Amino acid sequence: MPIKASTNINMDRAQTTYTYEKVEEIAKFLLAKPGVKPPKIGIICGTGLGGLADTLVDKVDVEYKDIPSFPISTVKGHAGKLVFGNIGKTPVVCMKGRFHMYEGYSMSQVTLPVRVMKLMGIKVLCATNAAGNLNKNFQVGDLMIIKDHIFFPALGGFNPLVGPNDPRFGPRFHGLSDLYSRELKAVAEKVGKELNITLREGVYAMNAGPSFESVAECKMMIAVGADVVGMSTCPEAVVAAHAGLKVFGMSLLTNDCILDYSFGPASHHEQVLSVGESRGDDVKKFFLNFIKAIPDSTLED
Ligand SMILES: O=P(O)(O)O[C@@H]1C[C@H](O)[C@@H](CO)O1
Ligand code: HPA
Repeated sequence: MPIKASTNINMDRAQTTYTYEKVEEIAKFLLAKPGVKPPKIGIICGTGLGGLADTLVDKVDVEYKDIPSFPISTVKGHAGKLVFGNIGKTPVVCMKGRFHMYEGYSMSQVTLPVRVMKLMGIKVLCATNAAGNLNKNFQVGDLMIIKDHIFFPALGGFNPLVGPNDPRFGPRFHGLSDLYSRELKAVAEKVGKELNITLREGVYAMNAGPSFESVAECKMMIAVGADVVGMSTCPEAVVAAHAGLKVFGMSLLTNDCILDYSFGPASHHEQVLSVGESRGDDVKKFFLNFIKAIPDSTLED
């Protein structure tokens, strides 16, 4: 008897897209929740970095599973909820958990929350992540402002903007030479100095994952100018910039990438979680002060 091919659920998920009307419906659903104020800033919390969301004042939590058409988090270290609240006088929304390409989600699913947050009113997107260190001058535990990125999946055709373009989301063609806001980078540098927190600056490379990089891949990434490597952030940054948002990105260096064959097999996820835990307080302290230092004019239309 011939073997029947089974339905590939991942392939179904990988093709999911959202119309403007659907994104608008989700935004309206969230804005109608009691206690939710239209946020000015969206913050994506990377692996193990969700603690920032717990510090918001006048919090309203909405679980991803309770939001119509929203994906759910499947990765340890990503709680799976939106947390609305205030930092100082600024209403913000934190994603406590993001979606990754390696979970089987389509680029539209990975970036859906950015479009939802845009339609809820954000002007600035802050994306944090855990990343592996490739730069011999950096160390595990360092915080790095992302000054640019290398979006490897997009160079291979997995760009979230591939497909029909609805101009209500942004233009068909969009340049990325000023993707990470220089204005926000300057604010961050000033805040880092005031708090005496050392902030590195560098280039983030995205590997689709979930495999960590081979030794040869790490060497190739260093050769093309990457300082750190992770499995997220680039899709969200591109969709945010396409939508006219100002983007700020920060990596926590949770592990050194393996550049030596004598090292043996390594999977870094447990280390990622423990470094996230041990450096979480500085990440929180930085963002609480950074958000307060963003000028009001940056958050206006
Ligand atoms: O969501 P981020 O980019 O912070 O998560 C990183 C990449 C993988 O999801 C995971 C690997 O440990 O951490
Ligand atoms: N590689 C890719 N993604 C990561 C790493 C890494 O070494 N560490 C945390 N996220």
